[in-house]
Amino acid sequence: MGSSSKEERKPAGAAASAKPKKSKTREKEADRSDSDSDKASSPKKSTKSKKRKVDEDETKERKHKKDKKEKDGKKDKKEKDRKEDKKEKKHKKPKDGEALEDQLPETTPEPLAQPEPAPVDGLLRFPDFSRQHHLSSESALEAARMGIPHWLAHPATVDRNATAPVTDPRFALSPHAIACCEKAGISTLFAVQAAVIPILRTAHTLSRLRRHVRDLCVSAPTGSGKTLAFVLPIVEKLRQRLVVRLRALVVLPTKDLAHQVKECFDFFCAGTDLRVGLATGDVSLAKEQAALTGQSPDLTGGSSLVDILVCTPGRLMDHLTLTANFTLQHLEFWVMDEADRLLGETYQDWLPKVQSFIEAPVSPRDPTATSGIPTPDACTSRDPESKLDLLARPPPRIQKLLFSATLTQDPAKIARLKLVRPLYISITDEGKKGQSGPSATYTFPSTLTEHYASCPVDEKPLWLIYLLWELRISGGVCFTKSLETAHRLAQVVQTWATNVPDDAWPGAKIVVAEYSSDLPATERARIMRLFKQGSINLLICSDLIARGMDVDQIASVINYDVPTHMSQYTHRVGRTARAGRQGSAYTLVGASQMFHFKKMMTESQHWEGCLNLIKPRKDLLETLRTQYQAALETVNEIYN
Ligand SMILES: Nc1ncnc2c1ncn2[C@@H]1O[C@H](COP(=O)(O)OP(=O)(O)OP(=O)(O)O)[C@@H](O)[C@H]1O
Repeated sequence: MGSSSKEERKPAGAAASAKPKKSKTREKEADRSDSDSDKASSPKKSTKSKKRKVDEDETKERKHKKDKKEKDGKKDKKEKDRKEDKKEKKHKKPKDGEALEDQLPETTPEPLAQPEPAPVDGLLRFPDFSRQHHLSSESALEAARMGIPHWLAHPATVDRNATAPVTDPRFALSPHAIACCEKAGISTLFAVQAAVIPILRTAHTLSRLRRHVRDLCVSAPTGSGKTLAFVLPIVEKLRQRLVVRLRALVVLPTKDLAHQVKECFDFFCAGTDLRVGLATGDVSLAKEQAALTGQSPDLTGGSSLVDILVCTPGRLMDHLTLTANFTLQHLEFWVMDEADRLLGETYQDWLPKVQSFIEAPVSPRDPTATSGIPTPDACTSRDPESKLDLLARPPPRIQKLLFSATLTQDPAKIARLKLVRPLYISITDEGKKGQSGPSATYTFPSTLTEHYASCPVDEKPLWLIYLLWELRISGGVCFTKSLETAHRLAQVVQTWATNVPDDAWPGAKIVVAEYSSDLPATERARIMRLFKQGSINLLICSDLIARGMDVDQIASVINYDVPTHMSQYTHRVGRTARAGRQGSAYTLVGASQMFHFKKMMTESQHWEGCLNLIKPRKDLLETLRTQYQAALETVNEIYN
């Protein structure tokens, strides 16, 4: 047995130069040892083992003969094999641009066997890998496992300090655009603008066909200037147009945001022939139709009265299905601002429908519509039938531009957009570790200071009053979880503020207004005007203006109710500290909400060193308690 086992080891050792032989021999060895132990119990097995023994002896003989020869060459061959192995591994190293999934097994083979992450409350959570500049192997693996495309998990990161003067030749801005910037007090373009504008400008100047243009997804902190990053290049491109056609579609989730972006377009289009339309449902459909297409049955070829349309998804659907001559066949830009919110919007299944109108530009219109069906425009439309003139240049490709401070990484949602060679740009703050450094999953304005107070849930109105009094908050927005809470809280705080004598106020007297979607648009506009003038200095509202609203006067944000998601927190606190201005955010956390709040913050790497705890002055709290209870009684009397 002893000698045979020595001999048995020999072939295995000698097999370095002949891999298949090695494995066969090993199989035989395994078989033999099995058969040895089973010999007595099975005659068939013993015959087999005899056969194997003969085979084995032959093999040994052959091996023995070759042994000497191989011995000499063995060293060299082993060396050669080692080199080849090395070479092979080198070739298998992941390359830039290679699909993330292809790269992973090579670098981190073991975790592939790990089970899928368990759904949280029935939903899969999609972590934001984009802010993790150097993806750990675990994160990369998780991204791949969730089907997040390589481009989405590996954004082009730009530091938020990478600004440049508006006259920088990379932007190729016209004297008109530069003059508009000067008029708006803009001499330097912010990082997101400095990153996006050259990409869009180059796409237009390199080729008129724009075949090579890439779709863009842009993630940048709140108040970092994303609006101008698309307004400037779109205006610059379209101002050279000859005939009016609908060429830019800008979709926003709310009416107020649409108004705000329309104002920005109006400002930069002033002095050009460009016409900007608005479709939000603030006026009747007939009025909007008259403004967009004129409703004339004579108009053909999808003629339009506007070059740029700023709209909400709901009203866009109305026009696509009901407005004569309204077509997307000439579209060159499709912007989705607050894209993560829009992608979650299911109103009338708007996203696939717009996509279908773009793909089949001669509208797959409501079959009941009898007139005004837009005919294809032979010169500029994307309609495949309209190849009347062989020399006519092919139509331009639509460029899709997505912007948000909290861009989704849900692969299913992104896939619905059918992006072409997408590029993901993420604006980050390399220098601000602990708050928004490389490992942070959400980025906040560097000029924002954040605080929280731990208080009993039923004493939150009192603590709000305390904050207003002690911190002399003026120019603030207070967010609640519902319209009802906003309404009632506004009543209590206003009653308290009215009862305090004017000369007792330590700072400016608080004048409160409720700002809610229940109010008519005109009333909301009036309140906002008064807030901007300073006649109102505290707006109490639900999440109506939590996203996108740009109001210089907001110096403080108060989260009366704790946000349920980190993105909600990000957008709410982002109403202040905009465009480099200082701002403060305060969150009132009920004792029972503390666990959730801390967990949410910690998971986003936004807890340690990011938020300051407010410790109240007990004497002042007690003084204000009496005033608060008096105000509460007054309000209760009114309601009961
Ligand atoms: N280059 C610039 N220089 C000075 N101010 C600027 C510049 N660009 C934009 N701003 C101003 O910064 C403010 C914020 O811009 P904007 O509303 O586009 O931010 P945003 O990134 O879209 O924020 P949010 O994510 O909250 O929507 C605006 O008041 C705008 O006028």
